[in-house]
Amino acid sequence: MMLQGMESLLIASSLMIVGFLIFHKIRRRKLEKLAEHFPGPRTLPLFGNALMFLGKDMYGCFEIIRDVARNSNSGFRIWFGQDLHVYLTDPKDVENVMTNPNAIEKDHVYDYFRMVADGIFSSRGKRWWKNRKLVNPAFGTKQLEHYVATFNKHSNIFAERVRDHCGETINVLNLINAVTIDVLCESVLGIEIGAQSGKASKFVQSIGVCLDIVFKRIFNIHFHSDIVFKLSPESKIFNEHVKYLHSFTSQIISKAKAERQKMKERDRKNGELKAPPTNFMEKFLTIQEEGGELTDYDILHEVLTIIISGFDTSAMTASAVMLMLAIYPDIQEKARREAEEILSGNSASLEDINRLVYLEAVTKETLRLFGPPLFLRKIKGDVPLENCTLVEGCTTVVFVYDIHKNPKFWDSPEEFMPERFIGNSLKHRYCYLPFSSGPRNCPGQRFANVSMKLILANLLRHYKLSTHITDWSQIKMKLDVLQKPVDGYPLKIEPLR
Ligand code: HEM
Repeated sequence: MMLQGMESLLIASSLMIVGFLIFHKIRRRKLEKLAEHFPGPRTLPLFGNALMFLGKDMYGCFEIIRDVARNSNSGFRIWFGQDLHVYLTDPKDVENVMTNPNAIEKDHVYDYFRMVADGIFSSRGKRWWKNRKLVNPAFGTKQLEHYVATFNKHSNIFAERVRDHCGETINVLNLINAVTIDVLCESVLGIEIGAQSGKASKFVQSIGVCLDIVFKRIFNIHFHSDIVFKLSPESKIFNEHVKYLHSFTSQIISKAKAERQKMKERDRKNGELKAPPTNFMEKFLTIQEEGGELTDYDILHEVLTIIISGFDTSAMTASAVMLMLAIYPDIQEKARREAEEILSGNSASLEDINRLVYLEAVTKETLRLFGPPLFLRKIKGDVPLENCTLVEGCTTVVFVYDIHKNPKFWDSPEEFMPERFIGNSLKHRYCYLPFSSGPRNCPGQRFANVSMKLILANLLRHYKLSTHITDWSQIKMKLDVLQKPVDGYPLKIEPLR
């Protein structure tokens, strides 16, 4: 009787294993057939092309991908072990992907980010749809008006703080990081973290440590295994900092909730109108109070997601704009004249900032050259392209780097020409993608544009920027959330008068 039971168990497990192998083989065959449509480097059994990246840093990895791209006309493929990555470089294909519901999910590497902040940047399925819809209004014009006071305050502090560094050559990212995190912490959580006044903040430090480790996991294939990561010293450090970020943010939310409760009781007595939400957290608490489906867990993770998604991206972009202005003094002078004409005193309105159209064009052109190098989507079902169909299980990589420099879509793509963004329309809707596109695009685009423009315009009104770099093509870029200069953003800042 017992032997019979064992036998059935053995047969059942063998059938399951055979079933799994057949399923795996069919899936693999489909991926192989798809891969045949794309050129790519020679593969090795099991490893695919992964060994090419072994021991390479972020500059080396980027160089390899760029080399493969150089040898292909429209798209290419790279096998990371058993994972097929299809790189797209044709805006028509990108449009097909970005508008297809089977390509809405992020790749599994975003899960490492999810451990820090399980918000819309990395979440999936129904939870992403629900939260994205609820979170979107916090980025709208009405809310943006409330954040402008915060942008003014911190950009003025920045313009003062720069004075201490006049005459020295500095990596301006260090200064920009502080103003960016001050702006984000106040606009998102309503707190003054004081990074610009030199206050050491464990919250800011923890964000930095967590992001470094997340990136290490993404770009080191052996760290993709949870077991290998858990055994590494980084895992303990990561967990400690994640725990701190969650408990710090959760305390702020609890305090705000208690204060709102008190305020509501007082308002009820006095019959006063409720104050409108002035930061993202208050906006989410209002949505929750009005019956929107945002749990306390959602609010904690969405606010952290917004701070983290906005931090490096905005700081690197503002630093890159400053570097480009330093390299091209004529463009700097034109942007300065515009800033002097439009801004006066210490308090700009949203309308004033919107009128800085030349500075906006400079920022757009900088993002064409320094923007995100690529972004990844996991394919969940058939996605037809121009010449073939992406199938479930592959990862598609929108290779923005290549699209932003393709002479088919950009006149003199290697030249820095902000004017191309004034009064001209794009040659294809999907040939310019610094903020991605489609339903999963960047909701913080306007927040970033407005806050960065004010910081830059205030700086230009008081200082002159210079650098030893004479052409942007001398800058060596490495892979990061955006393309990041290997040697930082070296600048000399001097007072105008
Ligand atoms: C110049 C600055 C910025 C750039 C270039 C940028 C770029 C991007 C890109 C390319 C994506 C899509 C990423 C992907 O699909 O893998 C994205 C998503 C996102 N960004 Fe930004 N971003 C910037 C600033 C900001 C700011 C300031 C915030 C918040 C205040 C923000 C919040 C987000 C969020 C929450 C997502 C996830 C959206 C989703 O998946 O539904 N970003 N950003």
